[in-house]
Amino acid sequence: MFHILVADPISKEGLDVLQQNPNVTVTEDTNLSPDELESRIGQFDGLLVRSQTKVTRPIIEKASKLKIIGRAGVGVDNIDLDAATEQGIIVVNAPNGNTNSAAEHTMAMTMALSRQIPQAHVSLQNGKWDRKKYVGVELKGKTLGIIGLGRIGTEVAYRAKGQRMDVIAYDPFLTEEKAEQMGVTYGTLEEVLQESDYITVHTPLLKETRHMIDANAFSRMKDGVHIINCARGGIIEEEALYDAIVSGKVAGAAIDVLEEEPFQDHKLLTLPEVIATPHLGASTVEAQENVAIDVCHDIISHLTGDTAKNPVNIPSVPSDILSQIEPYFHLAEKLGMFLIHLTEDVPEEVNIYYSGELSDVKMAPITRNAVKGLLKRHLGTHVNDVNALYFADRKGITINESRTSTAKGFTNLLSVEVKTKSGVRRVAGTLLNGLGPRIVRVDQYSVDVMPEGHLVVIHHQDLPGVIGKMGSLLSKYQINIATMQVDRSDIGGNAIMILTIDKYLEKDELAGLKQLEEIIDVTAVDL
Ligand SMILES: NC(=O)C1=CN([C@@H]2O[C@H](COP(=O)(O)OP(=O)(O)OC[C@H]3O[C@@H](n4cnc5c(N)ncnc54)[C@H](O)[C@@H]3O)[C@@H](O)[C@H]2O)C=CC1
Ligand SMILES: O=C(O)C(=O)COP(=O)(O)O
Repeated sequence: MFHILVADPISKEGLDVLQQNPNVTVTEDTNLSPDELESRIGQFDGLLVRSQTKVTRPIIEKASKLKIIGRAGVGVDNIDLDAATEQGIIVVNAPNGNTNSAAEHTMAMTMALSRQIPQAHVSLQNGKWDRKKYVGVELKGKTLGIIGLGRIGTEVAYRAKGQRMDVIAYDPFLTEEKAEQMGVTYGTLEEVLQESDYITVHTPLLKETRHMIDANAFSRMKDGVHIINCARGGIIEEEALYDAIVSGKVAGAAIDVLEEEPFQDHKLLTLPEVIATPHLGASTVEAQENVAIDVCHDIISHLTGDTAKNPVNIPSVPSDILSQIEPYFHLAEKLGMFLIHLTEDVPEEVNIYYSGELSDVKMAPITRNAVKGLLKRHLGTHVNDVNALYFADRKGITINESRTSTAKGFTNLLSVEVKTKSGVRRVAGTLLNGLGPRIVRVDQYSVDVMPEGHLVVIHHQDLPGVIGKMGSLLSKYQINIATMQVDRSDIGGNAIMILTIDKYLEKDELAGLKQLEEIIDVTAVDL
């Protein structure tokens, strides 16, 4: 049974997705203090939040059972992603469901700002009929500068063009070609700052975007510019915005988000040029249903062993590509696990070769599984495909991937090589059509071994009687041999024997096998 804590208000339609699953129990508690969340999180397998709950490192460190954090929305700046990744907790969001609502809210705020609608409304409520004071400005013919032309920025651009505005946009991933297709002027950040009558930000809050609109940025803008922030508090430096409004540089600002939320007492709200909403960009019936359903499906997928569609701390893989590569995840992990048993020294470099049919697949997810297999033996079962590369990096292990088209007689071949200070060990495997994964090479030897169960890898001299002696000794230990594979480098030279046996090989039994005089080395491998 999986226990999921819902810590922020989430649409019922999404919660139904969780509750209809017989293996899931849902606890809704949307009033937990940070301390309460920290003390209770250890009981849960999944945590579902919006932007309100701050999922900090101390909370994540107490989350001993937690496997997934679902964010019913886009921004994950309220979640300590590094801490989640270190703990092997996948973070998923719902990036598409609230795009329209956030774009519509941005336009509503832009228009309300231009026509001072909230101020006029309050004035009316106060018994005034002031038609002179609330003279607005038109949007038509004005230039809207969009910083961050992603999902929401793009939708805002289309809507602004509908208002007959000229749009100039800056985004590090925007090409001149794409801008032209969209009918948007391609600009640098500097050009957007200098040429816009209205500036709206639609970036995530990241180290690079925190305070990207500061006093210096304001000084480069047109006098009388209007500022809109329906993305994240912190992108605009609030003190600088306050000063720019007071000085008259900025004619007005529309704010849906500020650095500290809730923000009912903020100094910016004392300015008549500022209109604000309490982080309502995604607060529509439609958006809340969409994001809740999307994220809840992802939570169920992940907990039941399927792949989540919108992971944030590991790259997402489109479903058609996933169906092509998912069968290799198990093979990759087993190859990693097998190889680490043969590796005595500290791994310094791991090389993963993708051959044959595998030479044109998306490598990263398979690589993560191979690295997970390699690291699990020493770092424990909390290593998973979310944090495997993070741990490899932290241990100073370089991971390289390469493709080769030749697969030496196999349709697909995945080879994993570990370099240590004492040398290189390698193993290769394939997925046999209808028969599943097989280990087909160990160092220079060819074998055919199912990567399952209790294996014994024996390096020995190719001399008559060795196999018999090994068999007799194992029978003395009451150990049944299920399968055996043998290969050699040359007659009378070095050879390998890989046995699948029916039980775990005890330490003294392993020591006994090593005593045989033709034996170079014996390794017990449990997969
Ligand atoms: N107020 C609200 O209720 C809502 C706020 N949001 C916020 O809106 C923001 C954007 O969301 P989406 O459009 O869905 O995200 P997105 O990921 O589709 O777009 C973000 C864009 O920002 C660009 N970007 C990143 N760094 C940049 C930089 N330094 N300068 C310029 N552009 C940069 C990226 O290249 C990307 O194209 C997020 O912060 C999200 O949290 C989203 C939904 C509702
Ligand atoms: O999706 C986002 O990034 C949002 O900011 C919406 O936040 P919310 O879910 O309304 O708390």
